[in-house]
Amino acid sequence: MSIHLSGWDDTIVALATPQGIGAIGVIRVSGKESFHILNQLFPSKDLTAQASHTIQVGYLKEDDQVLDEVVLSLFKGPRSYTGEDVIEISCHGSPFIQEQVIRAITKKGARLAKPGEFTQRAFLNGKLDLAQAESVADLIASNTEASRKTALHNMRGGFSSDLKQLREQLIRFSAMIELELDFSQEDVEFADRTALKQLIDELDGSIQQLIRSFSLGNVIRNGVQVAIIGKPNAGKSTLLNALLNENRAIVSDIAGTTRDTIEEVININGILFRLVDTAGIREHTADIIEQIGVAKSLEKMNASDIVLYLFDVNETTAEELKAFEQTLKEKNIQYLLVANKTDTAKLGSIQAITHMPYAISISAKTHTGIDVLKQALTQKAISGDVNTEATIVTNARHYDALLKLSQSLTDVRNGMHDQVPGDLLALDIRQCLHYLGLITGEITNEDQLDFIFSKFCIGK
Ligand SMILES: Nc1nc2c(c(=O)[nH]1)N(C=O)[C@@H](CNc1ccc(C(=O)N[C@@H](CCC(=O)O)C(=O)O)cc1)CN2
Ligand SMILES: Nc1nc2c(ncn2[C@@H]2O[C@H](COP(=O)(O)OP(=O)(O)OP(=O)(O)O)[C@@H](O)[C@H]2O)c(=O)[nH]1
Repeated sequence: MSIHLSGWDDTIVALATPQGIGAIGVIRVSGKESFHILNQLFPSKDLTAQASHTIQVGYLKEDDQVLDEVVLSLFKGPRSYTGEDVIEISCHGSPFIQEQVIRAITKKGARLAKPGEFTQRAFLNGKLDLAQAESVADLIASNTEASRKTALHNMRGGFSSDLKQLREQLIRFSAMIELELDFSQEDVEFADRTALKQLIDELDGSIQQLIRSFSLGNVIRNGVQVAIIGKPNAGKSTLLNALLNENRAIVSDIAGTTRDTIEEVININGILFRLVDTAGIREHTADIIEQIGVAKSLEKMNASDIVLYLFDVNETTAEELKAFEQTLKEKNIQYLLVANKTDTAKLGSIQAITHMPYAISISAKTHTGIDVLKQALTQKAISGDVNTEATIVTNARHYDALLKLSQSLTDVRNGMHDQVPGDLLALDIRQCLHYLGLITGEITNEDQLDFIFSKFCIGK
């Protein structure tokens, strides 16, 4: 690989564990000076004389002053995560010590690593392709079984091997076209075209499957935002508590939470649902449509993947619900109608909701119907069958390239249909290969790489 990156010959250092006090802090050093630098700070052994993948215990010293007692893990390039010489220093987890150790290393000639630079080097050294490298970030960010599983699948090259297969098919296709070119004077064309069409159908099938998987991938990676809408006293807080009861997700601070809405994250069947209790709808307006019109609720509704409309079964008419539905349908928003307080439902109100056969009946108070509601939420979120063994595309950049790839493939198909000369078809196929290369990183540029890896954390 011959991409030139400025500073990519440097030896880099960064804290790999979180900032702050801990039992142990791990500092990573990667680059051709790693062993030379550490040898100067670790006088008890000649590190270059030690075998790769061994650990060494001793004192880290700077000008005869002991900085810490540490464990060093040695990785000799290319047998390391980055493919370069790597030394990891496990020191005591004091921010002061860590800072001192890092400073001592930079004084010997290393520089601080940029976010994601270790993984970027792994990519540049051919240890991972770009799709795999990106899934490393996803793996770190994973917070459910499903997001861990897909990221791990992709990091281990699941997606990459699908792409490799696509690539081989395209190249085979290209070869067949070329064969046709060679023989175009003779009459071999017809026979070859059926084989070509079959191949293009296979390719298209695989690509469409990957494209379709993104709706699920997106859900797995980003979770699902659910706006809970309802009149005052409909039971929104009670429902939230009922849902949170068994399913509170382990999630730290969630970016983008606005202050005037309550946002709770729960894990249902491995998917993170961000439940937003909208504030706007609390304003007292008799007309439900007017209530929906409240700017803030509308905003939240539009930003949501699913709107959960909670209503008190005793206080709500079928007309109201119909009007509400109409609004959501016009906006093309997915919704669930949820009838609450069915434990106290009067006959008349039951009749009203029988006009709404798809409304889910619950009692937030007694927890009746909560499981059915959870099931309905999950189903709305992942609409369609889920093949958990197949690759799931979770990355918007990959999705985008796949859409373009699919378009180019359509160009090839149309070209074949229109009897376009083979050399023009070959151009479209090259375009297909280009989009594949964008995903795996065979085709890329420095700015794009910097952008992708800058989203990583420091030390990764
Ligand atoms: N201490 C530590 N833990 C870690 C990492 C790390 O870099 N350091 N990882 C990093 O994110 C992950 C593990 N990934 C790794 C991937 C490759 C190699 C490695 O040394 N590969 C060599 C040799 C393989 C072998 O001998 O079996 C190679 O690929 O040639 C190490 C860690 C998670 N845990
Ligand atoms: N019988 C019965 N009462 C319920 C049920 N769910 C909620 N309630 C009661 O309805 C009242 C309002 O419930 P909340 O959960 O505070 O309603 P809310 O929609 O959050 O109300 P606001 O915060 O005003 O918007 C409370 O007295 C609840 O105990 C239910 O399923 N059955």
